[in-house]
Amino acid sequence: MNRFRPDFSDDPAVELNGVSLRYDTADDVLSDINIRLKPGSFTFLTGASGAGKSSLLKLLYLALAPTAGDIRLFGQRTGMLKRKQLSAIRRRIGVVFQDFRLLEHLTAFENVALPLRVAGQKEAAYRTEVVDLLRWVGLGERLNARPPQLSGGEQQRVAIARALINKPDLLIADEPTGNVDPDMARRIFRLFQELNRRLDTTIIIATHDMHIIREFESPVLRLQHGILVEDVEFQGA
Ligand SMILES: Nc1ncnc2c1ncn2[C@@H]1O[C@H](COP(=O)(O)OP(=O)(O)OP(=O)(O)O)[C@@H](O)[C@H]1O
Repeated sequence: MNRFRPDFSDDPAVELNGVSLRYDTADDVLSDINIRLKPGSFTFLTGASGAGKSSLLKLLYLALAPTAGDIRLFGQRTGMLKRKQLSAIRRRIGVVFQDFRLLEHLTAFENVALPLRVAGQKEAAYRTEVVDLLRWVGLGERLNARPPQLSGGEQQRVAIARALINKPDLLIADEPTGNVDPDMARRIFRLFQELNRRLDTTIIIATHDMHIIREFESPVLRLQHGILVEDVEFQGA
């Protein structure tokens, strides 16, 4: 018997339907959020401090589960998945944080290689890939430096390389340029843009930086007290 096989190629990479989130407090921190991000899209997420940006991103990288509504990643409804399937989805997601979260006793090379080492790969198999990625972020000369010897912008670029080593389909960045100067911020956003254009990686970045948002002309989601509001001023193509 021929089984019907639906074509999922047009599934959004990220889809949130009626998603709400409440911590152990009385009120919703996120309320009835509806989002669809196409594969290969580049989206900014903005809003005042406390509006719920980090909480929304945590839902997307599966660090939290919604109190109501459903989240689909790559066409799969995450609330229905078993632990193994969730791990497989997590491997398709790269995350970059404002505070880098590098291991201080490891070199730049070792930090980037860590996800592969943990997955049981041998250095001979991944060495070239890790070096190429560190070169791409402009750190080809700093492979053996440890985080305390690197500037904030250099540490963030190591963190970006680490988030990309598994070739994620979705890259989530939470205020990735909050701890670097404006020139470095622009450089980092250009790396994200190049990644999006060259590899079609779906990217969502939370940022307060309106200069960057204006300059990059990508669609903007804006949160206000946990509610998504239209952002006519910054809506790009
Ligand atoms: N673990 C938690 N337990 C209870 N409340 C929380 C928790 N994490 C965040 N909150 C609350 O949820 C709301 C949204 O916080 P969130 O960190 O998502 O906002 P944000 O927009 O990312 O803010 P910022 O720009 O300052 O990082 C805030 O009122 C915050 O105090």
